[in-house]
Amino acid sequence: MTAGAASEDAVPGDGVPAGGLADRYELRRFRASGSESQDFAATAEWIRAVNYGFYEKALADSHVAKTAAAYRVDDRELTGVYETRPGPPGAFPAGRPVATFATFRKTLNVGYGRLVPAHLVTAVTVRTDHRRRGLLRRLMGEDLARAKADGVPVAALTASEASIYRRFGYGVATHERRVTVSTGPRFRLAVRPRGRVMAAEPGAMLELAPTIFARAHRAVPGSVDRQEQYRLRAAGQWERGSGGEDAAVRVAVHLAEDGAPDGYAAYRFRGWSHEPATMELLDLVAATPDAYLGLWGYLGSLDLIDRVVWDEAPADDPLVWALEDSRLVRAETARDMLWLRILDVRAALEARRYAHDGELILRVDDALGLAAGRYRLAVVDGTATVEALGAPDGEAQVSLDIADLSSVYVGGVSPVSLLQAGRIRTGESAPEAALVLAQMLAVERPAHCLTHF
Ligand SMILES: CC(=O)SCCNC(=O)CCNC(=O)[C@H](O)C(C)(C)COP(=O)(O)OP(=O)(O)OC[C@H]1O[C@@H](n2cnc3c(N)ncnc32)[C@H](O)[C@@H]1OP(=O)(O)O
Repeated sequence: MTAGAASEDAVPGDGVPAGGLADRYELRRFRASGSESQDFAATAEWIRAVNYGFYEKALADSHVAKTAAAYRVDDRELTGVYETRPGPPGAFPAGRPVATFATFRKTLNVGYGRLVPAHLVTAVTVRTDHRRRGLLRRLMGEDLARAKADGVPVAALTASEASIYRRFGYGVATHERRVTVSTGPRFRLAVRPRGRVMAAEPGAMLELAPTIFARAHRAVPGSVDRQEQYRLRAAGQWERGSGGEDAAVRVAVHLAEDGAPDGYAAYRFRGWSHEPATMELLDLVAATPDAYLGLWGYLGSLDLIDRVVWDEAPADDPLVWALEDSRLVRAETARDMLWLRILDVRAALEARRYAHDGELILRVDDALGLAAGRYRLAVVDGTATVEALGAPDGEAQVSLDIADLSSVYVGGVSPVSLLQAGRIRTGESAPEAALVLAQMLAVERPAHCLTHF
């Protein structure tokens, strides 16, 4: 669809104040276009609105064009909310949306190498002078209903604030943490990873990064496939602030014993004026434990460097266990990273493989009504059959909100923790049901998502 085409649905006006959303705003959906397209102006204005919504410096035209080109590769659907009446002098142009919302489709690893389609939500902004009028609620409600109608089992996002998305049924499924790793002579691994590390030309990452990521994506539960910007960043072609070249980027590639690349690290030096001497890890993707530890062994032994910092380290990090001195890793408290929102309980649960057989009746509440109900989850030989039992009243062994079912879905959050937090309730006849669910949902390695979107 293009801007201004048949998708110009007025936002429905039920439940809004008199003279509210329907009169004041118009909603348009369109596919991102590159600068070569005659529809580019709508995409460019939309990108500028996102930039404004996140309080960033206004973008140069070249940055807008590059962002649009990357969005085009991702095939993003952009939704904009526009004022229906022209503003007074000094207002932004009528073509600049007051609210933005983008989606694209990728896959999510739900454990044991299984990939399911996921509806990714991103770039959600409402302009400062249009906030708290219900625009996000309207955009999210419509979007989730459309994704469900399309048959996508799960939606996902990464959040700017942890207080916004639970009300829409999203739950935290993976965590990450910022680590500072002291390097130099004290940095010694207790194990010897197989394979070797090669310093590589950053430009090679345009091809290598997606290939290596595809392998890692299949290996790690909770992983979400990546958007175009990642390979450009690893190749030094997308500096975060400017969107331009990043001449500071360096790259190391891990080669397995057979010579196949199975991991990479992209990093940059903070400069000699910065003490202690710091290497900033931009990205570390590893398809195997040997690649992960091999790359850390390389980073930990860089001469003249005192420490490596990484914002996106796994919450359960093998490096800590592999070091002779685990205190070399100083970590901040884990932050929420991937948020999931199951849209279709049966499709989502049947897509998974299970670590233990068993049978449970689940009662799922859902304020948006998309996935509410009672369900029988029966697992035989690791394969689930899910039967919908109707409305969410009546007996259940586990009762939980759709946000909590989404949290435990890829095995990165334990139902036992949510039971202790009072989020999950178990039936009187089955007090151990949260533990049974935890055993069923266990995955082959700690869940982690390395893709911010
Ligand atoms: C996936 C992503 O892109 S994450 C990025 C989110 N965007 C940002 O952080 C940019 C800055 N913030 C904004 O642009 C806006 O404030 C938004 C998008 C967060 C909210 O948009 P609004 O149109 O103001 O939200 P809306 O009025 O529809 O509120 C919906 C509900 O969320 C609540 N809410 C909205 N913003 C927040 C917040 N920052 N913290 C907690 N609750 C919030 C509202 O109180 C309301 O609650 P209720 O309906 O349950 O009573």
